[in-house]
Amino acid sequence: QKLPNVMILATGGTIAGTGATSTTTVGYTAATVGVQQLINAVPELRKVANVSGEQVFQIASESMTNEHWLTLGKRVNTLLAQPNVDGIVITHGTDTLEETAYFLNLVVKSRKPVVLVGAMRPSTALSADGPINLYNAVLIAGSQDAVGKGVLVALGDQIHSARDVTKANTSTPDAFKTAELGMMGYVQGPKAHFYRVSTRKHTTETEFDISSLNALPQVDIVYGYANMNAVALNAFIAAGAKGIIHAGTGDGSLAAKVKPDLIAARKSGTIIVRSSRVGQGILARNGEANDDELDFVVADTLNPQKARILLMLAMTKTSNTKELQRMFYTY
Ligand SMILES: NC(=O)C[C@H](N)C(=O)O
Repeated sequence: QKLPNVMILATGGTIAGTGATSTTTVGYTAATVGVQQLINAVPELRKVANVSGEQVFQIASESMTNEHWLTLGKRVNTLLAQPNVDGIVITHGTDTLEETAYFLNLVVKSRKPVVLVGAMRPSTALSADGPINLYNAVLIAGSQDAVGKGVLVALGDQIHSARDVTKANTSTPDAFKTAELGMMGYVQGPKAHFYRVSTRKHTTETEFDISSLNALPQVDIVYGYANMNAVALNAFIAAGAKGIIHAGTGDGSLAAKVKPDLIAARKSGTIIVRSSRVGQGILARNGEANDDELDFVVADTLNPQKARILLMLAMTKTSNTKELQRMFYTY
C-alpha cells in the first residue's frame, strides 16, 4: 500500500520545548527543538506516511503575529498545490493554536488535510504528549476521511474543527475542548474516526485570498468587566484600530460608560463587532444592543480571538456592515 506524503511545518511551541529535568512541566523553554529532531523522536511516523519537515518559525505561540500567519498561509497554499503533497501537519504552541487554525481554515485553498498539533508538556517531560499528538496528526493528515473537512486540530486523541475548538485549561494535557458544539472525532486504532462536521464554510469555499496581501487591517479586542470604562477602546482607536471586537459580558452587553464611545467610534468609521467573553452560545443580534440602528456587527458563536481573525480578513474585502454580518453568519 502506498503511503501518503505528509509535510510537517514546525513553528515552535511547547511541543518543541525543553525543560531542565523530566519533571519540569512549568518554567521550561518553548521552541528549542528543531523539526528534524521532532520527526526523529517518533520513528512510528514512517509506518503511516512519508514525512518530511520544514522549519517555518521557531517561536512560542503567544508571539504569533498577523505577518507570521500570512507567511504560513502562503506557504501552506504553495505546498498543497504540489501533487506530491497529500497533507500538512503544523506543529504549534498551544496558546494561540486555535487562532492560527481558524485563520488557515479561512485562507487555505485546498481540500487536502491541514492538521495543527501542539503539546501541553515539553519534549523532555515524563509522559510528554508531543510524540503521540504528532503521530495522531500525521495519521489524520494522511487520511482520505480528513479530505474536505477544513483545518483540523489534533490533541489528546481527539480531532477538533478549527472554528469551534478552544484552549480551555492552562496546563492539563486535555486542554483543548469543543465544548457544546462537539469535537469531530477520535484517533484510535491507528485510524482517524470522524463523527461530526461543522456546517460553516471553510478553505476552498471561502471568499478570502491572501496571495497578494502583505498586511491585515488592525483589529483589537476590548475586554468587558464590571467597572469597565472606555479608556482601552479609545486608546486602540487612537493607535489606528480599524475594527474593534468588544468581548462583552454575557450576551455581549455594553457597559453604560462604554456604549457612547462605541457609538461614537462607529460614527467615525471604526467597525464594531459585539462578541462575548462567556465562551458558549450565540451572540443575539439586536439583543443587548440595537445593532441595526447602531450599525454594529455581531460575532455569532465565534469567541473574541476568532472574531478578530474573521473581521481582519473580511475587512480586506469590504467595510459594508451588512456584508460583514453575512460573513459572520457564513464562516
Ligand atoms: N503549551 C504551549 O505550547 C504553550 C506555549 N506558551 C506556546 O503556546 O507556545
